[in-house]
Amino acid sequence: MYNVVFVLGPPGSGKGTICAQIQENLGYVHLSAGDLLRAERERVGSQFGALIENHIKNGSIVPVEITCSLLENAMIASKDANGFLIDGFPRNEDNLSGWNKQMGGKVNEQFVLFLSCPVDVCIDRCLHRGQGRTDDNVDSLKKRVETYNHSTFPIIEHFGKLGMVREVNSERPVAEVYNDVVEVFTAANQK
Ligand SMILES: Nc1ncnc2c1ncn2[C@@H]1O[C@H](COP(=O)(O)OP(=O)(O)OP(=O)(O)O)[C@@H](O)[C@H]1O
Ligand SMILES: Nc1ccn([C@H]2C[C@H](O)[C@@H](COP(=O)(O)O)O2)c(=O)n1
Ligand SMILES: [Mg+2]
Repeated sequence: MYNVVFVLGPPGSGKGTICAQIQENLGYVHLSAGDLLRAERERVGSQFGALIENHIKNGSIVPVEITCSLLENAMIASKDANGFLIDGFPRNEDNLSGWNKQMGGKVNEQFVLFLSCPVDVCIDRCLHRGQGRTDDNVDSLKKRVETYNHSTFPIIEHFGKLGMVREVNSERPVAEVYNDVVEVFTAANQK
């Protein structure tokens, strides 16, 4: 049974940044759905490269069959890990239903870490990220924010109704955000 924490929030809210620190200090393996998709996009021989790039540039969501298989393969590859941080997933209803279909009975969903941050702050962070991403531009970010508002936030609300969401304000300095995130993990792992 894989222990899983979903990490959700607007683009640029700091999911990858915080997940990297959690991985380093708390023994969870960080799996960024976006990073896995970008790697698949670049993989020689992949049949999904163009499809993935189109979705990334359009800020839309890749069919779950592709993303969920990448996630499960990555979990299998680190099967002895204490737990997994599933960063940027599930991002819409298709992701959620596909995950439940493929992973039902195989995972213990501990909680959803929701990094909340004003969209204007998030957009500015992405525009200054400097990682050469094809979706860190005004047009793509506009679409990514629209996807977040219309598709992803309802998923956060779904988990909220189940009492599974742990919200942390990520507009603050990284160190302050991280300290609060550690408290969330500590509380969750004391149960
Ligand atoms: N608390 C923070 N304060 C200031 N800058 C931050 C903070 N957290 C992250 N950043 C910076 O903001 C940018 C986006 O952070 P990060 O890539 O972690 O966000 P993300 O939520 O993973 O974004 P995406 O969904 O686009 O992958 C990075 O340049 C990062 O260094
Ligand atoms: N569940 C997911 C996660 C990501 N993607 C695609 C579309 C996103 O805009 C892009 C980048 O994700 P990020 O690195 O910003 O978390 O990857 C998707 O289709 N499905
Ligand atoms: Mg990220």
